[in-house]
Amino acid sequence: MVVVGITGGIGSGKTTIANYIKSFGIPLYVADKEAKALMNRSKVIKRKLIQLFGDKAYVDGKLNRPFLAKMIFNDKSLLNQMNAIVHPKVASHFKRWLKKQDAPYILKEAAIIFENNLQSNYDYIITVVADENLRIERILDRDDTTQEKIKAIINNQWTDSQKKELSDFVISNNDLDQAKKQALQIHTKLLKITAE
Ligand SMILES: CC(C)(COP(=O)(O)OP(=O)(O)OC[C@H]1O[C@@H](n2cnc3c(N)ncnc32)[C@H](O)[C@@H]1O)[C@@H](O)C(=O)NCCC(=O)NCCS
Ligand SMILES: Nc1ncnc2c1ncn2[C@@H]1O[C@H](COP(=O)(O)OP(=O)(O)OP(=O)(O)O)[C@@H](O)[C@H]1O
Repeated sequence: MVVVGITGGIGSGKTTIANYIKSFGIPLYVADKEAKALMNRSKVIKRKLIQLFGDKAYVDGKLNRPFLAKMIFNDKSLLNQMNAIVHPKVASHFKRWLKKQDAPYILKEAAIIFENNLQSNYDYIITVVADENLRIERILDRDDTTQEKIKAIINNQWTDSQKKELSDFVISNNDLDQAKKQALQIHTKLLKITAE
């Protein structure tokens, strides 16, 4: 099965574009969503996260997202330790999901691919880019957050130009209609490649 990764910085629009490609019948695995679900469901992950962050990691048995965000996005070592607990479980969950799919290719949305040197897990990588000021505006509109918090996250992610260099396809999403056109072209190309 051909695995296509779709990535991009916070607010670039990767979820929006991934859902657009999904609407053509392409199965979509959203790593961030599955990671959060596993962090709420898996007893092993819960125990390890409480070991790492203390009891505040969960409130009434649910992941304490604001607390964790504050901890990890200001401390790279904690971010890496959390990823080391969560990501192997997501990887095995993804493997099981992949076995059940039947399509020309599947799309996996992941916030971090290059940052953790995971490019070799993908056959092709699409990076969604957008101007930083637009990304910040979108997140301020979408979430109850601050410019400062968004910048802390951006500082933990690679820049668009670093990601572009290692990507097979780049979608520029300053304008949604233009981005959708590019996404459709890439989808058509991928169907061609996978049919060969
Ligand atoms: C730390 C958490 C609880 C904060 O939740 P919150 O709702 O405040 O933020 P949100 O999930 O919207 O993430 C904000 C931004 O950070 C990025 N991000 C999320 N997790 C990570 C991570 N582990 N490393 C780097 N960037 C990340 C997201 O893509 C997004 O761009 C949450 O991000 C989380 O559970 N992360 C772990 C899951 C994970 O590893 N996701 C990335 C897998 S690809
Ligand atoms: N071209 C666009 N023009 C205006 N708004 C957009 C555009 N693309 C996406 N958005 C909006 O911006 C917000 C962020 O988009 P989206 O959630 O797809 O980004 P993301 O890269 O997945 O973000 P995150 O990294 O936080 O998960 C959403 O509210 C979305 O509807």
